[in-house]
Amino acid sequence: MPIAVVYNAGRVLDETSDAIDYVNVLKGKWNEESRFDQEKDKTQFRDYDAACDRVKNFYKEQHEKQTVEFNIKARVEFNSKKRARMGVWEAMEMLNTLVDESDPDTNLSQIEHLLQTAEAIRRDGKPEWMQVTGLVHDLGKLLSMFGSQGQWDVVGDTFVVGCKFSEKIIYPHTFEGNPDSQDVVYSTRYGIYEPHCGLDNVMLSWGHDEYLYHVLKDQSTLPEEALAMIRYHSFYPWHREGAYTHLMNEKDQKSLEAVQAFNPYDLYSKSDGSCDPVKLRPYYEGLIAKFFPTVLDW
Ligand SMILES: O[C@H]1[C@H](O)[C@@H](O)[C@H](O)[C@@H](O)[C@H]1O
Ligand SMILES: [Fe+2]
Ligand SMILES: [Fe+2]
Repeated sequence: MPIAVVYNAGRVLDETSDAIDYVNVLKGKWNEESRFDQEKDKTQFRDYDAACDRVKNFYKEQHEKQTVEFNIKARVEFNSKKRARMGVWEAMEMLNTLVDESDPDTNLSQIEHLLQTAEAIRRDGKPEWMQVTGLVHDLGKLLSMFGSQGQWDVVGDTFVVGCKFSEKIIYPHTFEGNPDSQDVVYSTRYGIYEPHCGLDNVMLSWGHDEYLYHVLKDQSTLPEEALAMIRYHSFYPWHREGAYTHLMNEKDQKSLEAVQAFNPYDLYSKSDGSCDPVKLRPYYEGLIAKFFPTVLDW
């Protein structure tokens, strides 16, 4: 008696060996596809014209709701409480259920994305502090489990609020629905800022970068460049498109170099082969111990 029956293109395969062959063909096809994925051309990343409605709807909502008023409230709320106490690996595991609605390039779990980023940095022989930065850079997405309003205040690219929304932000027309785009001050080139006041003095749309930066700046021994990589990694209109130079100071030039060095690992590792958390954990626990306390306030 056959132990497996597989239906294939109108033909019933009722022999065990046929069924096994068929499964192998399917597996081969899957491998072909993942190989193709690995060879994904760089131009195929961040293709927002071709993105699905989930991504487009996400950005419409985000661009309409990230106002100055909301951003001030989010920062007051952040300072008013502590959300959790746990170690870095535990935080990575906690984040693992999130599927990022803003991302057109990966459906993988967050732990995989963090490990892929760190592993790509490690493969290139970069220093330990940069590897561990890759490992933690998206942990700010935990915000979505600490009572955020949705994903629009957690993930996605960031931009400056309090001055004119840059044309270099993806889907720039969606800012028409943001009340700040009609405001007499917030809609001007400098808005509430002085020329070259420095990015430390501008308010970036609230989300995982800004949150994690504030969590880690006093709870790690990461160098300045690492903190810049964390704080600005989603600030694509700046680090990729060259917007907001009129708000930058000298220090930001150094940050820009750091963020641009980090970006390819974050973005292009999304099509790398998947990582095994169980195998990699001992190595990364070693790095975590070098840069973070055992338990952190989140
Ligand atoms: O969709 C992605 C994702 O949310 C990333 O974590 C963020 O850093 C990127 O800027 C964004 O484009
Ligand atoms: Fe991110
Ligand atoms: Fe990332």
